[in-house]
Amino acid sequence: MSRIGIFGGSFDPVHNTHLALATAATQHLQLDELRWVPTGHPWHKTSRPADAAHRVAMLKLALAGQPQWRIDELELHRSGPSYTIDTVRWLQAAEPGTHQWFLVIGQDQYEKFATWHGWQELLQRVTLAVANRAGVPPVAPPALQAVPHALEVVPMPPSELAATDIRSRLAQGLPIDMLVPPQVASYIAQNALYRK
Ligand SMILES: Nc1ncnc2c1ncn2[C@@H]1O[C@H](COP(=O)(O)OP(=O)(O)OP(=O)(O)O)[C@@H](O)[C@H]1O
Ligand SMILES: O=C(O)c1ccc[n+]([C@@H]2O[C@H](COP(=O)([O-])O)[C@@H](O)[C@H]2O)c1
Repeated sequence: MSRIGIFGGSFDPVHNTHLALATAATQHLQLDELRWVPTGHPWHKTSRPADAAHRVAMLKLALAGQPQWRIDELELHRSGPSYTIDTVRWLQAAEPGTHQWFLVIGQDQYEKFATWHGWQELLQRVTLAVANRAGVPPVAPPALQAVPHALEVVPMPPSELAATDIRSRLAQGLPIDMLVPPQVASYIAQNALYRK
């Protein structure tokens, strides 16, 4: 039986806190694999992310040398809104058996979980692995308190970093070197991403 984590996000761009969260989840949950799933069409966000090709290229640079981590582009090849329930159904159907599946999310997404498409079915299919965000510990929102679900708390140092801040710094011409891996910073500079 494998322990498989699914870590979805816009990764626009991938940043150091994503990597810290993925590292903490991989170690704490003793994952055999962590699948990074870049979002295709984030229906829940108001702005469109950068081209998928750029987001994937940056993920490849950031994840190099981590044998347990891989990028799964399935949401990028699917039309329509990117619902995690569709992703989980597809992954589990492709690998039936006794794997244990973990969905890795931050506290901000746990708080909003009852707005997710098919969230009740998701709770039956995965263990939620929730990390604190900006030091806010995982607390079940009211809708989830009434529904028994498997939960793991992923311990990690608090971080207020968000990709939004990185995009905003770049638009203002400010440095981002301490916020993303050096290879990602170089890629952003070479491709003039997120400039005004
Ligand atoms: N600082 C953080 N602390 C804990 N979890 C985080 C943090 N930043 C992102 N995450 C988690 O990583 C996952 C992917 O997030 P996402 O790619 O949207 O990053 P983001 O930095 O929040 O981006 P944006 O600012 O564009 O919304 C989500 O589950 C989110 O909760
Ligand atoms: O399936 C949904 O309805 C749903 C609603 C909100 C967020 N998600 C997923 O949660 C992951 C993290 O979202 P975000 O906004 O923090 O990038 C990403 O994979 C999203 O597709 C999924």
